[in-house]
Formats: sequence, C-alpha cells, structure tokens
Amino acid sequence: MYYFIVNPNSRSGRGRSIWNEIHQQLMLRGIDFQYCLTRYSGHAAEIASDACALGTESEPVYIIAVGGDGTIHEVLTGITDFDRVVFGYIPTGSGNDFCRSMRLPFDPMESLEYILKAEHISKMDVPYLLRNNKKSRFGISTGIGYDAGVCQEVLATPLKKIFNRLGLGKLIYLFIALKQLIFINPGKMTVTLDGENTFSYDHVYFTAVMNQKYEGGGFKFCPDAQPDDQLLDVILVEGIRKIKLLFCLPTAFFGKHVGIRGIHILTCSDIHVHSASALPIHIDGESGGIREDLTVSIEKSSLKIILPVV
Ligand SMILES: Nc1ncnc2c1ncn2[C@@H]1O[C@H](COP(=O)(O)OP(=O)(O)OP(=O)(O)O)[C@@H](O)[C@H]1O
Repeated sequence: MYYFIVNPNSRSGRGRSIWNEIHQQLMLRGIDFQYCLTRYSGHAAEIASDACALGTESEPVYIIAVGGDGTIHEVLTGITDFDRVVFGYIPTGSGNDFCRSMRLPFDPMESLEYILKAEHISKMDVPYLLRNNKKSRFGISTGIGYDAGVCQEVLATPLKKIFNRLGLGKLIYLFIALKQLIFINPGKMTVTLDGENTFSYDHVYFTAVMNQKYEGGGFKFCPDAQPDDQLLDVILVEGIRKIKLLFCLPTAFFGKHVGIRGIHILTCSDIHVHSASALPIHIDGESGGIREDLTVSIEKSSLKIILPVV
C-alpha cells in the first residue's frame, strides 16, 4: 500500500496544486493509497512514524514523501523501522538537491510513474545528526557555518516566494550566498573523524557533512559522495581569502573546486565538529538552530528506496 506524506506548503504553496494532480491520477487508476497533508513543522515525521505501523517485513508500506528536501528530512526522521518501509520521493520543492544527486526526475508526474511501477528498489544510507540525544536523520546533508547561514536566510526571506513564482527557486541560494560572503567572519573549528583523527583550523567558513553530491540548490560540494557506501563525505572550507572564495564558489556547481588549497574533502563513518563560537546549522536545508557542535553518524541498516529504471 502507498502512503503519501504531502507538504502542501512546499515551493511556496505550489505543492498543493501538484498534489491535487497526483491525487486525481491515483483515483483514476484505482491505486490503493492513503495520504496525509502536513499542517505544521515536524508533522511529516509524526505521520511517517504512524504510517510505519501499516507495513510488515513481508509487505512493507510504500511511504512516498511529496515535498521539498526538508520534507525528506522529516519523513526519514519519523520512520521507526526500516524493514517495514520502502521509501519514495516526489519533488515539489525548490532546491531539488536530492533529485539532482540521486538522478531522479524533477517532474512530479514523471516521478509518480516510476513510483507506481516500483520496478527498481535500491538501498540508501541514512545519516543522522545527534541533537540533545535525539536523532535527526537526513537524506542529503547537514552543515555548520556559512552554508547553514545561507539556508537559514533563504528560509526566512520573502524573496524565496518571488523567486519561486518566477521559476528561479535555485537562484535564491546563489544570491544570498554572495550577499552573506561579504559579512561572514570565518572562525576556529575542530573536526574529529571516526573518533580518532582530529584537525583544527583557524579560519573556517563552513563544514558540510554529505550523504549526496549536491547541496544548496546545485553546489556539487562532494563529487564522489555515494548514498550507499556507509560513508559520510565532508567538505571543509578554510583559510581562503573572500575574493578567492567568490571565484571558487561557481566552480563548485560543476565539482571543479576539489584540489583548491583550503578546500578539504574528507570521508568518515562518523564526525564531530566543534566550533569556537555558536554558528547556524542546517539539516537538508532546514534550520537546525545555532550551535557550537555537530555530531553525525550513519544508521547501521539502510533504507529501501524506489528509483527509476536506468
Ligand atoms: N502545512 C505547512 N505549513 C507551513 N509549513 C509547513 C507545512 N508543512 C510542512 N511545513 C514546513 O515546510 C518545510 C519543508 O519544506 P520543503 O523542504 O518540503 O519545501 P521547500 O522549502 O519548498 O523545498 P526545498 O527545501 O527543496 O527548497 C519544513 O520546515 C516543514 O516543517
């Protein structure tokens, strides 16, 4: 059975009309499904948790997240048992980094087609951020510093609505990234990989921990990241002059920033980042508050996910 968890507010409200089209198709085709529209922040996680009870190991429930990247984070966080669930995703957001990295169609109706066929089921790692002893899972990435500051401002700005209306949702990230670069003061961060290798840097802009290649609306920060290798890929940017960073940033759209002095790409199974001052944190593009520490690991079991046939 399919269970659709829909964020009607995604892409500044466009999610609702896309869902209406999907709903109509499901009815027309006589598909066995249930659905729930999210009403508030965190609701998708609660719905996912309840939906898990509908599945068993032999007959898993197909939980389909319909929303943006932030809805993926909430749905993954709510899943209580990976053995009872097959996950699917229909994009109705603006950032689309999950689709970009997993090579999924951006078109919601095209996504519906391969999801209803469910011919190719693969496995995906599910990393999590530990906050107050609670796990917040993510599909794409989490980060501390500049990248998270950009996410937090994108979420807050009324410009996002305008850019989304013009179909330019991705550009808002670039616009705010350039603006914040002028004011940011890079600070001291210490990074510990797998509990043993510790590195300290004095002028860090940000550290992003990635399950996928892309974040921030198309920055290919970790070009070698694989979502099924039980590893986290990390990008840490430090000690670069702002003017140089300004020129490096566009190269990251194509993954050509790798090898530039001051840009470190690391891999690990778990990571702890400590910042000398409290900084913004994001998790799949949603705000994770302002904190000094970021601790990330990967769930031992992987999640089954429906992918298009290639
Ligand atoms: N009914 C609702 N009203 C307001 N906010 C909601 C509602 N349902 C979910 N949310 C919030 O929407 C956010 C997630 O948005 P989502 O990522 O799905 O769309 P988006 O921001 O348009 O896409 P993207 O992240 O790809 O840019 C979360 O903060 C979630 O708590």
